[in-house]
Amino acid sequence: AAVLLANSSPRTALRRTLPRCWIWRPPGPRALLHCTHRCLKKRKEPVRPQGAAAGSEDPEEDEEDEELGEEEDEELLSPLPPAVRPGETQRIFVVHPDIKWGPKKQHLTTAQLQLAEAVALVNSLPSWTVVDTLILSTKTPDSKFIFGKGNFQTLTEKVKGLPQLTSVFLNVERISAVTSKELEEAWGVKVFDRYTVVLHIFRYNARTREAKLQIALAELPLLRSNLKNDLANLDQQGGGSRYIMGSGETFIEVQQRLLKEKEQKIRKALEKLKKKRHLLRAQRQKREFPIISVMGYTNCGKTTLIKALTGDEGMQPRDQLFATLDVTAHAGFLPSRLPVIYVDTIGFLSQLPHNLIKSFSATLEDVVHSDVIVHVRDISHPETIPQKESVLAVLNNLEIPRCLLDSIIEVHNKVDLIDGYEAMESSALPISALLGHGLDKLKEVIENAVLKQTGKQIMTIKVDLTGPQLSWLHKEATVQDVAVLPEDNTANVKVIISDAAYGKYRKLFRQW
Ligand SMILES: Nc1nc2c(ncn2[C@@H]2O[C@H](COP(=O)(O)OP(=O)(O)OP(=O)(O)O)[C@@H](O)[C@H]2O)c(=O)[nH]1
Ligand SMILES: [Mg+2]
Repeated sequence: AAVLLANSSPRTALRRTLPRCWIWRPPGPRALLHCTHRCLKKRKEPVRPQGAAAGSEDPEEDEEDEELGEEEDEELLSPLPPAVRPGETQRIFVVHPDIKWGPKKQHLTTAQLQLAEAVALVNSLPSWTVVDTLILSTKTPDSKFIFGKGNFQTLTEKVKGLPQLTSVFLNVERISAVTSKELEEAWGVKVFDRYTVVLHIFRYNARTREAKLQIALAELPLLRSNLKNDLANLDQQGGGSRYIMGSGETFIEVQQRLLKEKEQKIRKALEKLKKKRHLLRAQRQKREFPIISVMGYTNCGKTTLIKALTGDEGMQPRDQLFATLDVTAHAGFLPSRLPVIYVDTIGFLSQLPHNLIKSFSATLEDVVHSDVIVHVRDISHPETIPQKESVLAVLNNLEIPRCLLDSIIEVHNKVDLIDGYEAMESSALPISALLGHGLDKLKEVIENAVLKQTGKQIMTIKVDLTGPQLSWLHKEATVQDVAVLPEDNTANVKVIISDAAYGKYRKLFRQW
């Protein structure tokens, strides 16, 4: 049992006891203890080797208002939970429960296609391989073991018969911590659901601080349910509800409080980043660069398309689910030389757990403020129709203004993969982002939409070259062409100008 220290503040007492907790703790989320240790350590204090004396500083001094620096990031983003360690090889058996009826039955797709997506998710991670797959029907997806008795027996035999298996991926949105523990005990291997697999991919692909913080936030429910599981374990051993002397809190209460504190810190850090993003957006809007958000199901070709439209060589499209996790902006020009910003966004996935969507909707917030949305579809994908449905469902939940939703430009990408492609929907634009087909037409359509949405127009204005008009137009509008008429020192200037700027121009230079 933990050695408890009297006469010290609760946090100090806990910190001193923690190294011993490593020894007696039952198997479970050890990482949570890691979290405890880190959260309790004083911010500027070096990480203490296990078992070393903790010193006498009072960690209560931790100020809430301190700036979140690199060290704090390290604390918030500490590798939790170690469902699998980064780079650890996983040999996975992918099992798709085919739900026969009820609200969870999928109508727009088939079990084979859903299994194929689950396999693609696993293959997105370099050190994960699929050793076998199985579709198994169930009438009771909400029951303890997900399957009926007979099918569960069949599955268990199959799992036991697969050599060197490290884990089973049950292709359901979420398995409760209790069920997952029982399944792990029955099969002797790790059990993943969509939530954990997608989280792992996110972790693997996250590059920026914001993406990493969002993932840390999305992991908290997982930690909470593990904690519940732990509580059950500890109570069995009579330990969970025992008070840690001097603290007035039980071990579990301390863990819950620490998770809450962690959540608050992450939210605060994200809020700061959000403010920064708002500032950037305000700057972009001040300069009147129209913003075009490129959205769509994961792997449909969003990054490839923006790369083709902007010539931004730094962009890296990959044949992987969730290759892009951050919202990034890229400058490009429309046919009339109007400069615009293309925003690359995180891809969507059907049955993506709500927590994940919620934490990522912050990054999708920018979409609400864009001038035009381009919805890219992988038209060669067998599930292209259900994919469209799930993208539209998420978009509808993002509180996007109606006029923006109504003006979505739908693009059918990867037409090069379809022999004799024939347009399925007349309003959609067929393209191949990879081969550059159909992009001129797309740019034209985007331009028209941008002009309409931003209240701009293309017009030719006759200006006096001896006056300040031309330089004013250069500053306040986009000048496309200047045809000088030397005989009377004037020029015909072709401009893209907003209604407001044109009104100002007329007022200033009395042009009617
Ligand atoms: N054949 C073909 N392949 C394409 C086309 N567009 C994209 N791809 C391929 O599709 C894969 C995914 O492309 P990305 O641009 O990374 O897709 P994404 O939508 O950004 O994906 P996420 O960021 O993961 O959501 C890459 O292997 C691309 O080369 C296309 O027009 N034709
Ligand atoms: Mg991408």
